[in-house]
Amino acid sequence: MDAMNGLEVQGLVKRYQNTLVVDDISFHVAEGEFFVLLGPSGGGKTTILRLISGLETPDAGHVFINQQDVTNASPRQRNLGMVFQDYGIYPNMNVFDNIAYGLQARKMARVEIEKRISTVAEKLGLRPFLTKTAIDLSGGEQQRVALARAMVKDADAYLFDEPLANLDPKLRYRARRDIQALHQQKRKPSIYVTHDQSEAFAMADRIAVIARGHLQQVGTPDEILHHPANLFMARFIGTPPMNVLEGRCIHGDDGYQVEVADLHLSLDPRWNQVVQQNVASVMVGLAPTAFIPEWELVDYPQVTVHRGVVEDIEPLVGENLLTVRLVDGNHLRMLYEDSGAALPAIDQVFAFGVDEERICLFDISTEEALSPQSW
Ligand SMILES: Nc1ncnc2c1ncn2[C@@H]1O[C@H](COP(=O)(O)OP(=O)(O)OP(=O)(O)O)[C@@H](O)[C@H]1O
Repeated sequence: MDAMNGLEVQGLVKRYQNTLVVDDISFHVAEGEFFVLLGPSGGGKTTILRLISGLETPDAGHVFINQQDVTNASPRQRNLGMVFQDYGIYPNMNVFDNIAYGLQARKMARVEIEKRISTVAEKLGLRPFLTKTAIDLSGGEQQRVALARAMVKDADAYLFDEPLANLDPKLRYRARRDIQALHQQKRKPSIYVTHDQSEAFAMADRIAVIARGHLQQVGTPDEILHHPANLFMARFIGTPPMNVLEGRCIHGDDGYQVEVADLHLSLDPRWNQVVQQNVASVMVGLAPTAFIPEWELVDYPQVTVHRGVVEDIEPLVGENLLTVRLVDGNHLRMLYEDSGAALPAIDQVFAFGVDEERICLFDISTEEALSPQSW
């Protein structure tokens, strides 16, 4: 297959001993695109970055940078800017020399090195630290040194492996802005590894979710959140993630419905073909934000009213998370903005509506999402 400009991986496979850690991963990151690898710990994200950077060699597959096959090139030959979690800083060197290291290795003229470091030190607030020994810096300062080192290079692509993991929340916010500024300035492909969904959603142009060595889904944050490709995605994305319950498709008076416990949810006619082709049982995904609370039902006279019993109420920042028990013992978690309306009491019967436009259906055996017809 032809490779495209930017950064591309095709069919990457990596085994450690007999364990398959990266299983046939392919994606393309365009020039200027900020691409996030998101997934649970141990899923293979770091290994993918190490294969791209040349720190590991794949058992199969290829890495292309601007259409060049660099699969067997050394890390230095790949001309990448890298910021990793442990920063890779030389503890006994001063900050200036740490930043200059890669440039000196490339035999850049001293005046040019000084000019670049002066600019980047100004931008990242590192000027007062340039002559300090790296080991004497705080974690946040060391992180900025690592970022500065990536910034002074004219790399063909930038790789970030959980660079904010060791920072406190306030520093993390600032470092996130610094990384975005670096990306905006360079307009190269950037790949950013994190297991933090809020970080991924705040930063990404597109997100690739990696779990158990597999690429589960690639898409914009919106696609990932609203159109999960499979049950793994439905159960993984969002805080809290979607409610996933088994349902039964039946044909009612007004077209198809899906029954979940005692809820009868009407399916838009766009689902007809899919439902006709599939067996009666499906898995149903309902986002915690897809419910209309009791206190708003008066505004939606058309909406069917369902009932459950409130089992738990968890106040969050500006929101409340209600856990509602259905007759069959299953639960729905519902997220409501804190509107000032009086919340129900525990054990009270709670009336709610469902935004039926937002129903997701999944094949019970393949666990893949079923797609309604788009017309
Ligand atoms: N050098 C190695 N030798 C053996 N197994 C390894 C090696 N490096 C990684 N692994 C294993 O490969 C799997 C994937 O690890 P990897 O670090 O790529 O995951 P990750 O998604 O980046 O996780 P985290 O977010 O925790 O860093 C893990 O099970 C890990 O234990």
